[in-house]
Amino acid sequence: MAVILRTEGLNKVYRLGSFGRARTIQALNDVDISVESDNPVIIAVVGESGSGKTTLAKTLLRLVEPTSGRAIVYDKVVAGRGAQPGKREFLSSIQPIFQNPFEAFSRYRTVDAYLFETADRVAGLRGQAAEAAVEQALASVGLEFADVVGKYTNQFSGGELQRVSIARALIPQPSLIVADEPVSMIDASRRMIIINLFKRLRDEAGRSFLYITHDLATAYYISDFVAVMNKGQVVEFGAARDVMSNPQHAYTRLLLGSIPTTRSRWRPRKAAAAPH
Ligand SMILES: Nc1ncnc2c1ncn2[C@@H]1O[C@H](COP(=O)(O)OP(=O)(O)OP(=O)(O)O)[C@@H](O)[C@H]1O
Repeated sequence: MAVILRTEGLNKVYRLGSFGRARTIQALNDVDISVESDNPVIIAVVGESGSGKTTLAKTLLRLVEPTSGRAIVYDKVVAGRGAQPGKREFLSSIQPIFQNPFEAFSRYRTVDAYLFETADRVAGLRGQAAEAAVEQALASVGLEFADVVGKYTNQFSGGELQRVSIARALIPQPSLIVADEPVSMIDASRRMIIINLFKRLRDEAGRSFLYITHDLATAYYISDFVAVMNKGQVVEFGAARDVMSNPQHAYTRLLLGSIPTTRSRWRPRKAAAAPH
């Protein structure tokens, strides 16, 4: 079985202000999660604003250096002490998808330029091999090469552009895709297209996802595992079904209790208890 994701005592302390007025924020506080599986998985990280979700994502993506601890993805230490892979190997195994696809691409460059750049710099593909990889990645998100090539960001809807950014992430054939709030900027009617795409990419292309979200309903719908974060700590972690149907922690019950009543399917069996 592969260690798909493991964090060991992961801490991140941000230091703010200067001498005399310095203060610290513990964005990650001894985060320990572990997922071992033979099959690709979707791991959701849920929690309120400021709970540390993005810091966890950035640490895995090497955009933030952990203060202590380490992270392992597909049996390789990717962050913290002993991090192994070089930049290219790292980027071909872990790829990001960000919240706002319009910020992921410059409006002055055609988006296909980014796709070919990733094919070249990360996957080492040029010429026909690059074109084939780009075409295949676009096809796997339901887009035609001819409909994308030569276009600028303002010629796409948010949902389409997010699919282009997913295609870009797929080109190096990564094992793990870290998706930070990937649907929160997308029209509500289009969100399920992206969510269902993640499921299909897990099942048919063998990609694992770390899906960061405020939205417990979609987290429950697509994920195999759920980590609930509060104030930098993982307060609950386990199989999605167990966490959602039998939450152990008061904070998880509070989060579940805040789902609108029309989503009664996702409510815990017992009435949500307020934390003490
Ligand atoms: N670069 C930074 N410098 C200082 N503090 C930071 C920095 N980035 C994040 N923080 C702080 O770390 C804490 C965790 O932030 P983080 O962005 O990881 O939370 P989050 O759960 O992703 O929130 P949101 O859902 O609003 O994106 C917050 O208190 C935040 O203000």
